[in-house]
Amino acid sequence: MDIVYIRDLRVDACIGIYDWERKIRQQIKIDLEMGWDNRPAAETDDIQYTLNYKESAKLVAAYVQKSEFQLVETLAERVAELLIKEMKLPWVKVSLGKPVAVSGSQEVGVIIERSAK
Ligand SMILES: Nc1nc2c(c(=O)[nH]1)N=C([C@H](O)[C@@H](O)CO)CN2
Repeated sequence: MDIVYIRDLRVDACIGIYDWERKIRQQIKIDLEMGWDNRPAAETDDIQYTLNYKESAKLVAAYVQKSEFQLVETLAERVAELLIKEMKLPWVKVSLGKPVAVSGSQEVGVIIERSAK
């Protein structure tokens, strides 16, 4: 399987378990690896056969921006479900982190891989 990727997509969202986190918006950093067969696009040089990374990024950013989950686990799971359903992906790897959540660290978060059922 080939991969179409998006790295370092930054979106502000309401996320966290603490009271103070419910009152602010924090930056979320998202890396995506999305399974796709790139050969039809390469053979035809036609955007219609691609997994369009611009459309995928817009879809994820719009969703994350409106989300209000407590855990990064929940948000990552929902992003994976959204991409599998809307972009018809066979497989996706979602890395989702909070860059400023834990002092002394560069970033904390989760990495999940999910397949279409
Ligand atoms: N595995 C997780 N651990 C923690 C989470 C989380 O979403 N998943 N969240 C927090 C707090 O919201 C934290 O980010 C505030 O600094 C703590 N641990």
